[in-house]
Amino acid sequence: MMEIQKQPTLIFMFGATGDLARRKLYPAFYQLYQKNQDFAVIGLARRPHTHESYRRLISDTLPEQSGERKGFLDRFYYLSLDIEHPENFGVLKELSDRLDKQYLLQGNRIFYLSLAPRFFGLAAKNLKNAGLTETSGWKHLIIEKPFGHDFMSAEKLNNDLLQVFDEKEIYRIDHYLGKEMVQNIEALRFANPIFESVWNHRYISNVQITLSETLGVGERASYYDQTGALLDMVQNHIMQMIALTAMEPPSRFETEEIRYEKVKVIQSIRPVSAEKVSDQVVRGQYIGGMMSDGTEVCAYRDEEKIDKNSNTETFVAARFFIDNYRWSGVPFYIRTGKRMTAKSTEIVIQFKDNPKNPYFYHLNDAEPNLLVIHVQPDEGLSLKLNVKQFNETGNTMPISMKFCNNCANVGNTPDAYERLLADCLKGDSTNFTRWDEVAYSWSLMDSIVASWSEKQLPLDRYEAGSMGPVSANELLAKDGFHWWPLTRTE
Ligand SMILES: NC(=O)C1=CN([C@@H]2O[C@H](COP(=O)(O)OP(=O)(O)OC[C@H]3O[C@@H](n4cnc5c(N)ncnc54)[C@H](OP(=O)(O)O)[C@@H]3O)[C@@H](O)[C@H]2O)C=CC1
Ligand SMILES: O=C1O[C@H](COP(=O)(O)O)[C@@H](O)[C@H](O)[C@H]1O
Repeated sequence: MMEIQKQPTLIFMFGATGDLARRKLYPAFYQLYQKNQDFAVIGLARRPHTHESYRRLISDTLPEQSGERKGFLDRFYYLSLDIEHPENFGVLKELSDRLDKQYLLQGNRIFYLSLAPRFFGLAAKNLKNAGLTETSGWKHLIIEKPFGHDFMSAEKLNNDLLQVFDEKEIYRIDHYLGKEMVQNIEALRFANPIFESVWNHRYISNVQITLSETLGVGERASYYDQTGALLDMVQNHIMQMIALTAMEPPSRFETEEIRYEKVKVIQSIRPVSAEKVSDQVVRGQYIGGMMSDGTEVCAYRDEEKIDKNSNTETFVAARFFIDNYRWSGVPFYIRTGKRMTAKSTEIVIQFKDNPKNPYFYHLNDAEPNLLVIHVQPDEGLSLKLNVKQFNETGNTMPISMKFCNNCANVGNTPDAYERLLADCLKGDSTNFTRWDEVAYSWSLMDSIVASWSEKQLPLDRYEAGSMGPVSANELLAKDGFHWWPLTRTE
């Protein structure tokens, strides 16, 4: 059961009519309301709405089978406001003061900026100038990704926000940090000595992280075409997953201690030089093909609103090294892309083989032990081991021990946004990213982007419905490894 701490709060929902708010945030608010979280929301965007029409918009985003909605919807208010017109913020102040009193919200405020990042700094400044950030309670700022487009822009954005909010008040969302099995990495490692004792270069040969998607770019074409897979997925989600997989045990399980250990990992990832880039990174873009459900889909360049000559990568694979004692020489392979075979996120830990032994030659074909952390769609673990073949004295055969959190009747896992909102409401920023994590991650991305453009790294084609370009296989093959096929826990 997710822990809920009742903190009456007024939520300023910027981008209230947008895709993210409708698909993810309102359903998450509803779940929190069902768990007695106490809040009122002011929806903010330019287009006109009455409170009633806004409530209808929200109602349409809720699952059909959801129960009583009126009490929930009545807590939503709407104000048409253009971020670029500061004079509107005065009206917002009046409305928020009124709701604060009406719902006894104790001056606690969340400003959720579900907006294009170019508005983040301006929104913060206008909130401050209108006196909205002076409050008798606490104030938290939630910002969406992308947090800049390179280190310089991220730093400028951060400085703009720091004019108004303290670092401790800024909640940078990375929704992968709200996923059950991403949160489980720490428990798996630090509550199980059988793993932690072998969690290093002596026993692990390589780590493989896959975030594959079947969807194309959908309605976010213009954003995606300027961003690409590296900055959309690697800069944030994949860096966070590497950090949690590779970090040292924190001295205490407290927010800053955990973040400090994550920073050390990201900081230790070797930058990708122009000389090494073609050896370490693969860029791909999908051409037309058939998805596993039989649907024919077009090439990326033929997608609506995508430039016919676009060179944006829709797939990226890379081999990273973490330059510290624990991970010396262990490659971390990552890959992510749109229009791949399956929607799946998993981390595979491949353990080293036993030394080959002439006296036990029949054991020499044993497959590597694999520990797989299944993040989605299944939420669970599997452990591949070797056992003697049944009723034979000779060879071994691989077996898999599996645990699935969401397959059986363990209960519905809360959505990532629900968890993260609940954390922000109770003031726990552990599963949000601190500025230095973001900064080091951008520096690494900058090294890749600069090396790409210096060496004109080719864009390899892959068929929609495949697992990416062949060159992504070669990335591992030259080290004597291969990508392990995606697996399910059922
Ligand atoms: N959608 C997704 O799946 C994800 C989105 N994100 C991030 O979340 C943020 C929002 O994304 P998304 O919802 O997709 O974007 P949308 O384009 O769908 O929505 C943008 C919102 O901003 C409002 N808006 C635009 N201009 C102004 C303005 N000048 N003043 C006030 N409001 C304005 C729009 O309303 P109106 O036009 O009425 O003003 C709309 O509500 C972005 O940072 C995005 O990168 C992150 C991860 C996933
Ligand atoms: O941040 C993003 O994530 C989604 C994938 O999220 P998931 O929870 O469905 O795995 C991706 O589609 C999007 O391009 C990216 O911006």
